[in-house]
Amino acid sequence: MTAQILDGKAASRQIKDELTTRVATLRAAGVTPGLGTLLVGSDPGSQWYVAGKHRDCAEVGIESIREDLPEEAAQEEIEAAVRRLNDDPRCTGYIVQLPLPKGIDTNRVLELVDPAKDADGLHPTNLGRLVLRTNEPIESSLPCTPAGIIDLVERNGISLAGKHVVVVGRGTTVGRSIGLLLTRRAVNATVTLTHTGTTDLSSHLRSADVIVAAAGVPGIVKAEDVKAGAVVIDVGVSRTTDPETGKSKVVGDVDPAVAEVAAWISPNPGGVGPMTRAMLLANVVDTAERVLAAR
Ligand SMILES: Nc1nc(=O)c2c([nH]1)NC[C@@H]1CN(c3ccc(C(=O)N[C@@H](CCC(=O)O)C(=O)O)cc3)C=[N+]21
Repeated sequence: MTAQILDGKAASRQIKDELTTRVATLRAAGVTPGLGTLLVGSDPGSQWYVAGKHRDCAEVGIESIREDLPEEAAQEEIEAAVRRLNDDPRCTGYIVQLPLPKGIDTNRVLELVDPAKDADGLHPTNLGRLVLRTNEPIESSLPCTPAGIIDLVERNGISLAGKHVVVVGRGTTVGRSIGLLLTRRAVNATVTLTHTGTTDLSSHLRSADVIVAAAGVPGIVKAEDVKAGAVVIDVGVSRTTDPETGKSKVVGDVDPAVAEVAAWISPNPGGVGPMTRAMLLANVVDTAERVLAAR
């Protein structure tokens, strides 16, 4: 038996359809959602991600606002661009594309973002709300990748309540923040957070009902460490050159043989990536709905 697919592309299409309706309602009420992006430098990967976000926006009727700065931009210029986005009423939510160039104090930049416009859900105020509000709605953006993972699982009819979720990786955008979402009363999972300092990762993985692999280490989750019937989410994005075609391709954290043991697996690409993008759009629509409600 091979695992069923958690199809992020199909789910993101559904979410975008739902958002298209909400955007039309907002526009009719006089509020147009607008996503801002701040991109510094010319890294082709980052350029590609940002372009993709604006394509997604066009699909659902969200307006796009871009701030593009050269690689050499000084800290002050980047901070000035953040202030412009904070002050621009057309921009209801925005992201600072990461990573920023070397020598830039990223945390200082991120802390300048107006928490009400934080579309990534990574501002300290919004992460703090996630810590403080266990039982009630957050009323600010959720981190996109964690929110997308939970939505992808639940949309496929899998309940996380009472399940043991083992997270591999302690990065800010996924590993550290997903536990805060998973342990909210509305989701009710039990979480183990593992990382490079963990002794005997295998024994943790073997007890997992759900594995979230977000270490950025290709193949760190192997078939022999996965319980039969587990749900496995592959968040890893490493790049390698395909020896056959010579082209660059994405490799995840999950060994392909895991598909023979797990009950459900998220493909990569086609799993978590599209969900992350859909959640960004959802955050922007949410911010615009709060703008309307505050009128
Ligand atoms: N402030 C900020 N917010 C982010 O959300 C953010 C960021 N910075 N920096 C970079 C990472 C990376 N990231 C991805 C989003 C979608 C796909 C995605 O849709 N991937 C497709 C295709 C991948 C491919 O084939 O190259 C897929 O998984 O199917 C991938 C990666 C968001 N990031």
